[in-house]
Amino acid sequence: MTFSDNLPLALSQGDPAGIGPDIALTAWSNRVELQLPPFIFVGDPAVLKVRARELDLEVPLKETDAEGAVSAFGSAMPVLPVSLGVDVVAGEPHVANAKGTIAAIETAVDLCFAGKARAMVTNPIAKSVLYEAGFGFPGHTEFLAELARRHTGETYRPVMMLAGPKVRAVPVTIHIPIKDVPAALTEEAIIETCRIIAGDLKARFGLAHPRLAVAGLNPHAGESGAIGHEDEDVIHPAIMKLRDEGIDAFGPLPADTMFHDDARRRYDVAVCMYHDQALIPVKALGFDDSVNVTLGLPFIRTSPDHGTAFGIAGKGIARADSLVAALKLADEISRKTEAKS
Ligand SMILES: NC(=O)C1=CN([C@@H]2O[C@H](COP(=O)(O)OP(=O)(O)OC[C@H]3O[C@@H](n4cnc5c(N)ncnc54)[C@H](O)[C@@H]3O)[C@@H](O)[C@H]2O)C=CC1
Ligand SMILES: NCC(=O)COP(=O)(O)O
Repeated sequence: MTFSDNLPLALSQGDPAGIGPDIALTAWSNRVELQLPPFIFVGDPAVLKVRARELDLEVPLKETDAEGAVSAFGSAMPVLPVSLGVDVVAGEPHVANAKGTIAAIETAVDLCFAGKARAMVTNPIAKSVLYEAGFGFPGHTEFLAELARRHTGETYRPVMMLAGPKVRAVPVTIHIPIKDVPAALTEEAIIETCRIIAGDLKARFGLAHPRLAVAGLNPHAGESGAIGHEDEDVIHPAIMKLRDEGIDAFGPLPADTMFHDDARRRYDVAVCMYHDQALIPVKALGFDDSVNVTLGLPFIRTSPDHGTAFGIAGKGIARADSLVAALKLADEISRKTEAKS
């Protein structure tokens, strides 16, 4: 048994009114057949108790610190309590839940830095609810980089990658309005993003020579400049510089033809210019088994690919597959990373 076999994954609660509690309870209930790696739920046990009743699931909870999680996992769902201090109604998001949602994320990160968790897995948050409470980050991705900075004093460029069995894709720009994408797409942004992708696919995913297919921005990758200039003026020069550094990046490729079966065999990751260009193919090809991974951080973070799904919270129909895939991927990456170090 290695040291890390004694460490759980830290699973943050996410928005308590969303399906995070449902899928955590469902995953734990099926832990044996799914061969789940042990996790500790970081959140409010009161929410879990009520949700388990609503879902008609018998889930004993064990309030514990991270040290007690692995031994408890077989017989009870380990919970590191982070109290919300308010009643939560499934499917009814409320700004009063935001403080506890954020505290659960911070606590899970603290566990990673303290060497008490092998990696963190986040349940979905509703961005608009957190924004209403004054949260100053577009999502987990950027918030986790800030938390890492607070721990280490160093700055990080976090990169969002969606990974499924059929395709991996990264959006260079993430949660910004589509009208702001062209201005945000600089050579520097593309180069830095690709460097992080290439480095992490080697170090964390075991790909010796990752192949990066870079999408164009405009239809037909700009049609030689006739339909937009960014493909020729920004994306192509960035690719040339990356190739000079020895990174196997190629493109810009027309985005509409780079995701069919045959095209996907030619690369390990699609580097896309904006959120939907990357996330639509990933979710269309594998909504249930794709995972959101943050690259470029000093700790491992994965997440299901879906959101809070308020409309189905507490109804017993939320599928836990993507969370299960996220737990397994965090486990796998942490073992690969440990084996190397
Ligand atoms: N990692 C994160 O924290 C993420 C958070 N979000 C947030 O989630 C909120 C809702 O976003 P939406 O665009 O509605 O996406 P969503 O993924 O929550 O829901 C989209 C559709 O898929 C269904 N669905 C989602 N997960 C499911 C599951 N596990 N089992 C069965 N059906 C499922 C929902 O019922 C809905 O019909 C937003 O506030 C967004 O910010 C969205 C994506 C990721
Ligand atoms: N659409 C993906 C998403 O919203 C996930 O964002 P993050 O919370 O992982 O930054």
